[in-house]
Amino acid sequence: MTEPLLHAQGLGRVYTNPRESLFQRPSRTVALHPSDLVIAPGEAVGIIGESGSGKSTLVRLLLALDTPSSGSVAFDGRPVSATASARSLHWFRRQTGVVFQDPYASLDPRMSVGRIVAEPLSALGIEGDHRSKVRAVLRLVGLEADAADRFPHEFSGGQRQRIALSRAIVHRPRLLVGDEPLSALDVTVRAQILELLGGLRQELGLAIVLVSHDIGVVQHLCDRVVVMRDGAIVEEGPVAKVLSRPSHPYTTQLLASVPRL
Ligand SMILES: Nc1ncnc2c1ncn2[C@@H]1O[C@H](COP(=O)(O)OP(=O)(O)OP(=O)(O)O)[C@@H](O)[C@H]1O
Repeated sequence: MTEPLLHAQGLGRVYTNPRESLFQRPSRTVALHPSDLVIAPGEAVGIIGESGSGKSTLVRLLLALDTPSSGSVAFDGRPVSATASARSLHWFRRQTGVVFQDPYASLDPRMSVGRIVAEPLSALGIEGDHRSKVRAVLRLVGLEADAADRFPHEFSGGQRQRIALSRAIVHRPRLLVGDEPLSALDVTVRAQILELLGGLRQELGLAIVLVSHDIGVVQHLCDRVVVMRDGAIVEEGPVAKVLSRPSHPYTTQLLASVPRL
């Protein structure tokens, strides 16, 4: 078997909620029970499950954007510590990119697109000609190179998500993580961005972890699917198998209730 690109072992997260009165013990929410996950180089893995099942918690932990209550994450065999300083995580940030759901909230309206997309290059101390890297990545996601001189409000939702994607891949990461990156877009634009993700995957050899409530999206893009419920992974396997012959009753129920592209 190929060496994993990303390997999570026993990864868990418990939140302590504020106490409601002085005499009550603070309650705890188990957002993620200790879970294992392996992502191979170049593999695309979808994460599905109903709202509150722990999908975002899992991806935040995988990206060291949150500190686990238990377990560990390794990238290319090297431990990733969410409590390490920002600088000592640069090596990991260079290998990863992330796109979130809302293309309106995620782009600073005061910054030109060129500055937004170049941000990871300067923040991560990546050398070379940043302007030409930005222009190249804008072309790669299907935007005109002169988009760099314009501002986010001049673009539609779909174009903004292309901008967010270009920022996520400008430093040529090996893993792209998307937390519902298509769900704020209308159906036609969603299909275009989905095509784009598939193309980027081919062209850059990217591994992708994609959280989506849309089974059609996962079916289209992913090799493997992970099904979550109540903070636990209840089933995982090849997309074709899990979606056509699920082995867990929850997956069957989920497949019957969620929308498809
Ligand atoms: N900061 C927090 N403090 C307390 N509880 C939290 C916090 N973040 C998440 N949770 C809880 O952890 C559980 C999992 O949440 P999470 O956001 O990971 O689910 P999700 O599957 O991504 O949901 P959605 O599809 O709605 O985004 C939920 O019960 C949620 O209320």
